[in-house]
Amino acid sequence: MPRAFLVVLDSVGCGGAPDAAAFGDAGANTLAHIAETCAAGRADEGREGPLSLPNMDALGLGRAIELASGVTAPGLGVAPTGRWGAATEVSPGKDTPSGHWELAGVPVPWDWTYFPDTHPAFPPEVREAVCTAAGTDGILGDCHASGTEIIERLGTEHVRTGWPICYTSADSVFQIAAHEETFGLERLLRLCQDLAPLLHGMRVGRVIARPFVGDEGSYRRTSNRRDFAIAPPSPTLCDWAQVAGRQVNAIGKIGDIFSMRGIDTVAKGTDAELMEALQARVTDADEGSLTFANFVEFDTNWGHRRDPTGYARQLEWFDAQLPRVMAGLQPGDLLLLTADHGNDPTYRGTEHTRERVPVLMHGVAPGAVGLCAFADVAATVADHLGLDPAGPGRSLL
Ligand SMILES: O=P(O)(O)O[C@H]1O[C@H](CO)[C@@H](O)[C@H]1O
Ligand SMILES: [Mn+2]
Ligand SMILES: [Mn+2]
Repeated sequence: MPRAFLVVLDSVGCGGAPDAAAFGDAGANTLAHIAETCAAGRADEGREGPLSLPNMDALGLGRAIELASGVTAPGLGVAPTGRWGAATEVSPGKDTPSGHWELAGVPVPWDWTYFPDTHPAFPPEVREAVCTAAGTDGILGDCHASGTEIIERLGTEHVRTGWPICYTSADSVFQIAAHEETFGLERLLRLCQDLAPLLHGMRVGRVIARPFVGDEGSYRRTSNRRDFAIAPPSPTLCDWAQVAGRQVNAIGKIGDIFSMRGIDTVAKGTDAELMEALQARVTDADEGSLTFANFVEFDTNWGHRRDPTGYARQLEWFDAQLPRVMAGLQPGDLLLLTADHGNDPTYRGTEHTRERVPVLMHGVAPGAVGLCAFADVAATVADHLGLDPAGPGRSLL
């Protein structure tokens, strides 16, 4: 029985979203703008020259960028040997759960609650709930912020007062940063878990624990981040596979994004560790199984930090790992690479950008599938695995 490996490169968008302007993101194009930065010689730290992604380009990456946005990305665009297209999102959010649920066949049927970019940003009942659950007299932050900037600014006050640092972004998120040692990692995770029902009831998509360590001037976040997300509104590809008796393996934050619904195994860690986990699943995943991976460092380490050079390095690292993954696949296995939204590191601000995403397939008949829908990814994987068709998508096979 064939297996499927669905791999999301978090935030690796390719521009061209028809509703980008409505999100304030007109012209954003994560991949094309990184390629242009590289070609101009402005991304030469730890790498050099034009963006080099021969393996993904052979699957159709350059063509997908051009199809999505009309932009020719320098250094990309060879004649593809894979099956390729570009997908458009319809959910009303450019966040990770929206993107992943829709890729898994469930567009988001509601409007998320976003907190205003004011100080304070949170309503009194949320502040009070945090204080009660944490046993503190107040909270720090209470604003929109970049996660690395806010721990640099408020980390020392947090260590002194013990008050949790609460912040949000243009996403529907309530994030709490706290020091792993002075506040305690377990206490932070429990706090986020306790607050999740209140926030989810307000249609806030995720409560996220953002633990950090270190001393003044050198605070740094750890990989112990945990996302407590609202459960998807209806069964997703993961559930379709699981109820059909198939093994579903999550790699990275997939388990968190789907509230563990329809998931049998979980592997977590840095992207380098996740690549090893993907390699291990390629070797040992059951016949007929689904392995669903998310590689988050494109987004958290480089997109939100507006660092096109780091983003280019991460893309080149990922691309160089692909031959090893492909070599382990069995005949009939599908490898599908895609993304959940954009995060153009050359764009203003520090937020995600509304973009189309590449859809690159290996292991099935080559060819162009054209512009498609996020939900078509779920339909395609389901078709490949021989599952009953569900969701609004159509198979691209
Ligand atoms: O700036 P940091 O803390 O990385 O936060 C980013 O990560 C959040 C969740 O992925 C996004 O909403 C964005 O705010
Ligand atoms: Mn994401
Ligand atoms: Mn993000």
